Amino acid sequence: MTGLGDFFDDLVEDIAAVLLFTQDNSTYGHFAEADVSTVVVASDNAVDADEFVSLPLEFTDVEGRIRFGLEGALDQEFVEEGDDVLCLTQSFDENDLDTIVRIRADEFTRTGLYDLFTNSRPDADVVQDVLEVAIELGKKGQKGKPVGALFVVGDAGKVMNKSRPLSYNPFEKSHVHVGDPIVNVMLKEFSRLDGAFVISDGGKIVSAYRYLEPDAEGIDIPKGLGTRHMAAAGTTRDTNAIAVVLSESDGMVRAFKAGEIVLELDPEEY
Ligand SMILES: Nc1ncnc2c1ncn2[C@@H]1O[C@H](COP(=O)(O)OP(=O)(O)OP(=O)(O)O)[C@@H](O)[C@H]1O
Ligand SMILES: [Mn+2]
Repeated sequence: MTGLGDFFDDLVEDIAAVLLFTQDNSTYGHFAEADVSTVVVASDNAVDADEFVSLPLEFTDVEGRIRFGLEGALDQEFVEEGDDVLCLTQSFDENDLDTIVRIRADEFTRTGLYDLFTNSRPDADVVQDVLEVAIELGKKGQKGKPVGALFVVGDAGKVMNKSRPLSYNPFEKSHVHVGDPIVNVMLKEFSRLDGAFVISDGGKIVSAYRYLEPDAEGIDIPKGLGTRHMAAAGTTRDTNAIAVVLSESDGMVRAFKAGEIVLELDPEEY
């Protein structure tokens, strides 16, 4: 015995739920039998849990992952604002539940990240595909040089109305979708040139080379971000689109919704 029993008893005392960041069946089995509600947070609901939060990205930072899981659990009303929750997740080895965090559900200010995927106009998997393209582009750049890119996703008709072409549209008569294997190559190629990609709710690439013309009035984004980020913020405020921006200058990927930055990640960490 370690004599640490009381300490660990306190850690689990009065928790309202366990957030389990794994799809491992035998681990889930233990928790399903215990007298506490268990929310599975994972990319798939392989264990067929009643309470499940779909994790659309591999969050490399534990805090971001927990935050996402909590926002999802709150949104689906598996937990309530004042609840204490125990999170079991991985820090050092992606296959090992090596980390226990006890946290109050409202301890974080909501980032809107969960909302970006689940309550947005475009399909969640489309948002996910676009983020992946941006991350990949950010990692590799174009022929070793950093590139920037701007993807506007969803509400494409309105976005097209609030923008104009900078050049011929290579996607004019095509039917390509983000997530198609060939698309990564095409998007990389076209991202060398100016303007934004416009993508439909369902993931069809509607246009490249669009110059966005939102109303710049009242847009409040961090200093140091330039016109590409301004255009992303403005367009997502004026339409129901979301936007994903890869910055050429600082290499970060940022997602915008309703005029605000809701996600900021470093492609090098993915
Ligand atoms: N309104 C717009 N619509 C579409 N694309 C735009 C718009 N404004 C800027 N861009 C694109 O962004 C590119 C970079 O512009 P700028 O440097 O001002 O943006 P930024 O926010 O600083 O982005 P980065 O961090 O990548 O430099 C431009 O060359 C252009 O291709
Ligand atoms: Mn710039």
